[in-house]
Amino acid sequence: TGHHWGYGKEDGPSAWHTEYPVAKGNRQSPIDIIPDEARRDSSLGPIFLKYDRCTSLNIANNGHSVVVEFNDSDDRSVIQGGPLDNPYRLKQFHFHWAEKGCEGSEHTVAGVGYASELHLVHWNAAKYKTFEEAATAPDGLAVLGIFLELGDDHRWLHMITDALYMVKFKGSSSDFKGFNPKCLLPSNLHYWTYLGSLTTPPLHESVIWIVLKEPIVVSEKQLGMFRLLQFSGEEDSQRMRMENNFRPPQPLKERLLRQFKQ
Ligand SMILES: CCc1cc2c(cc1OS(N)(=O)=O)CC[C@@H]1[C@@H]2CC[C@]2(C)[C@@H](O)CC[C@@H]12
Ligand SMILES: [Zn+2]
Repeated sequence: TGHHWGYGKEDGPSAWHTEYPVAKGNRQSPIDIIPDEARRDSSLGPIFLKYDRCTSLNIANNGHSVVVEFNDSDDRSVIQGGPLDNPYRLKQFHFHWAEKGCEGSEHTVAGVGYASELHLVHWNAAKYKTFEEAATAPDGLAVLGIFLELGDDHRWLHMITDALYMVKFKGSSSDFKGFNPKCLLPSNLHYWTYLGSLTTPPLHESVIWIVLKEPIVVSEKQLGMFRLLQFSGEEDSQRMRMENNFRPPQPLKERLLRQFKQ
């Protein structure tokens, strides 16, 4: 059922436009961020992440990435400030990565990619009734992008990598309680922001992107654990290692890229 898209030669990003024409739209993501072209804007303030009362629910393999979902039945965990007119509720987070030794982030900075990219996904519950509805609205979603660069072990990422064996195959999920993504944030929240889209089909142009300038550091060993995951289901005849699940940068077109702080 539905269209089958992926990250391979035949079904990958360069083919998505056939089923999803918006792939060639005017506010597609990711983009190549050119710091010198990012405009300062006095109306842009700091962002605030109010995650203290967040409630993680489960970790799952959706066949495209590994996703940790949160209870979004009230405003217990929100992002606010910055380019946002009201608080957006934390819904889930997931990652994008490559194969060993390659750059797997979606956004690039002056043409250079990072090893991986974490997306913390929030939705505008003040304006829309459901996440699905918000995902089709121009101001429906706010995704906080955080770059991962290779270095020492990240002291808290093991809480996620230790759970990956439970969601090896597409369609698997497992309880994942008590995880607060605050532990995955870098020391400062200076950011770039622009209007964009989902980076996977259906590529809805519904995302206010907030990309942090400072990466977090994880080890090659930790990142390698993500490659134990499979795109394929347990019953599928051929095994497909989950890697290179990133879309390359798309044209900026007429968009303005803004920044908060140096
Ligand atoms: C922003 C995070 C997000 C949300 C969604 C997708 C992909 C996403 O990752 S990303 N990399 O941040 O763009 C693809 C599937 C989409 C979903 C948003 C909600 C839907 C559009 C559902 O209504 C049906 C398919 C869903
Ligand atoms: Zn993503």
